[in-house]
Amino acid sequence: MEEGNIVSNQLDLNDIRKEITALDQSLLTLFAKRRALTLEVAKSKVENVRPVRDLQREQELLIRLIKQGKELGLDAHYVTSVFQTIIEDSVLNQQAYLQTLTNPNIQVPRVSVAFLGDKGSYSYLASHRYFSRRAEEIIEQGCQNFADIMQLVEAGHVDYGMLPIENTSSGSINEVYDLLQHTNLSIVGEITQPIEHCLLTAVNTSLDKIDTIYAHGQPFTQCSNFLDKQANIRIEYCDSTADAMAKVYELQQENVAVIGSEEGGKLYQLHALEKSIANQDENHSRFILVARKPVEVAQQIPAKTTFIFATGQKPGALVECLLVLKEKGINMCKLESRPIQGRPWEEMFYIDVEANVKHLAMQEAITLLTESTNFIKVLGCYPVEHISPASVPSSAIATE
Ligand SMILES: O=C(O)C(=O)C[C@]1(C(=O)O)C=C[C@@H](O)C=C1
Repeated sequence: MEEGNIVSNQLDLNDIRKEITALDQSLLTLFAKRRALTLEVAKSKVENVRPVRDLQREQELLIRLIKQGKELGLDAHYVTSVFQTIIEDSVLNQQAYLQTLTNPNIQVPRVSVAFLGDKGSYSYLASHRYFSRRAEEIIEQGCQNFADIMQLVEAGHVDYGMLPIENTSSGSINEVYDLLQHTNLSIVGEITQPIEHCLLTAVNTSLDKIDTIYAHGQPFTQCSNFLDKQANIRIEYCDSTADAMAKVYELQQENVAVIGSEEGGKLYQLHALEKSIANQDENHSRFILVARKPVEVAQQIPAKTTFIFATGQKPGALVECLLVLKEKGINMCKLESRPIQGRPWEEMFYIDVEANVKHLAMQEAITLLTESTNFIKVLGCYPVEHISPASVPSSAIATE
């Protein structure tokens, strides 16, 4: 009797799952249809020279969907997060399309990319995410350090180099900034990758059995609070997260673990023993993509320009430069300084601004800055990849 019940329940479950599978398939078809329509929108925006982003349209769309969702019993946060993801994809896809129109030479099906570490490193994941909309095939070139990545691109052995430049928890990556001072490569893109550190193991085990943790220096810094709480743990530094994962996979021991992403760990058959172990819940790394030739950014896309300059030791020299940006109405989104090798106490300043280098205000600013600095160089102008979702008024979210 009981067995019969189990069989009939399982049949029900199978039937329900079949229905879910069919629904998921329909959803995918609809997502693809929506994506195709947004490309049509992008084409019309090229003709009418309108910006890709229309925050008012996004807000109206979200408010309407939240209302309709509530009528169907779907909560506002769920609807908002699903459609914000859909809109983000739509914007990034339109941007990628406009970039290929503006730079016909970069539209190639195969690209080669150098990045830190091997399969599974955060740089590997960032490279794959970046090119998922832009290329059909990626030829991967894992490297042991940032200098090797630059050299491979400079020498023409690979098309691109993916480099982490800053992290929301551990700050700027000085080594990359220093390499940018001495290269002729251009920054042609950026991508922000969520960093979701987990403690990964190769075999089933428990936290109290772990006595050795393998990881790259950056994840260690970013997970210091979690690590401080673990008594008697030996830390083994590795050149990259991927190296650390490969090591733990090779060992197949219950006393060793590695800090890395769950997604990357899957490539080494590792599973998460502890999730979200970073000091900050919101942990993101921004990566830059470098290439031998600069790109042009389509007018319809928000652009960022990165440049470096040195002022010498004149009092107020930096303020003078920043006032130029203010005067031209250019928003600075990052300012970093690094020592100049061989010139003690002199600094190289790195600035990111929200502006297209082709625009008149930016050209005028560069002319003025050239007059008031000892050295200035534009490192690149590239599309802003971080899509902040349109805000939804709390009244739309609130449940009556
Ligand atoms: O309607 C547009 O203008 C679109 O580009 C489409 C879309 C969307 O995916 O819904 C995407 C970006 C805009 O910010 C607004 C809406």
